[in-house]
Amino acid sequence: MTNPPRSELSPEPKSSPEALPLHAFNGHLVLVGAGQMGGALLAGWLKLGLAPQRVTVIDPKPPAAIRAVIDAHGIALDPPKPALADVLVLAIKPQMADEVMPLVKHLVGRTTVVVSVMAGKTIARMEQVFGQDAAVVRTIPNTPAAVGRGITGAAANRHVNEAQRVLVDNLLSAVGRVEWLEREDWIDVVTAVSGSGPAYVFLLAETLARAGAAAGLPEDLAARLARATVEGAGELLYRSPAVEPAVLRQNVTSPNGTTHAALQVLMAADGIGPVFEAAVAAATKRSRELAG
Ligand SMILES: NC(=O)C1=CN([C@@H]2O[C@H](COP(=O)(O)OP(=O)(O)OC[C@H]3O[C@@H](n4cnc5c(N)ncnc54)[C@H](OP(=O)(O)O)[C@@H]3O)[C@@H](O)[C@H]2O)C=CC1
Ligand SMILES: O=C(O)[C@@H]1CCC=N1
Repeated sequence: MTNPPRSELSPEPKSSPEALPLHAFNGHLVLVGAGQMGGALLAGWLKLGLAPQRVTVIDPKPPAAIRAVIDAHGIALDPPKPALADVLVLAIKPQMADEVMPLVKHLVGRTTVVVSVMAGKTIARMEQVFGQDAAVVRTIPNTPAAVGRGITGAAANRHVNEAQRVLVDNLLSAVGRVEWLEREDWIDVVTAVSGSGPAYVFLLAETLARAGAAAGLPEDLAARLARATVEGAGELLYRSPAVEPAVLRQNVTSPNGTTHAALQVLMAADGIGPVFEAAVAAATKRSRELAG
């Protein structure tokens, strides 16, 4: 079979058709926790034009790469008396949430929207800390947000007004796509699929490289082949929005050829399907545990 006809390939699709530049944001965004996820969001927002003077970062020790971004843009880091936030983004580890949320409660006023990216932590828990009438959006983004190619699942409580919802949608869609969820409890599964998902893809690149080396290639060559394959397959998928992944897979699979031989192993009853089901179930369970 052949690849999708060229006319079906989208040459340079935008990461999100709804993505708006963030130059117009004239409020105050406070980012609490500038680690891997918070840093990825910050990098994406700055790229889309968020004015650095609109941002305050609270993090006692951001990783060096993110600290460099903060310093290069002159972003306020741990100021002694930050102003009230219009948007308070919680990107600390869920295990630290109960300790850290009360420390930033004073930055939340009547018009603030609290946006959590923390796995597990429920809207109810955040309402306990920030007030029963606080506007809260619980989200799970993923780290491809750093290059504008993230996907975020988001659920809002009933106190989030339309303007806040649009603002949060703009922030999230600036760094990728956004799926607003009808039910908050879906977020645990969203976490398992797309929040953690990039790790599964990177593991695929690692595992494929190791398998190539085990089959006789020099390690560095196998690593280059595996990496380029994951990059290229992702890009092909991205540029083929009208083509199902299964069709792209079939396009690689010549009748009774090499791919067919490999897929018989991967798609066997004890192949990758049940392994992924178990992995997603384990991550979902862990997300629910982190609620407590
Ligand atoms: N990584 C990912 O792909 C995703 C992560 N998430 C969620 O994002 C959140 C952060 O995860 P991740 O970025 O991976 O974790 P990181 O540990 O990389 O980031 C958390 C950051 O918070 C800092 N921190 C520690 N104490 C405080 C404090 N008192 N005030 C402010 N900041 C503090 C940490 O510093 P230090 O390291 O010194 O403790 C660190 O820089 C988690 O809740 C996670 O569930 C959601 C989706 C995807
Ligand atoms: O591993 C974690 O718990 C976080 C949430 C999703 C991705 N990273």
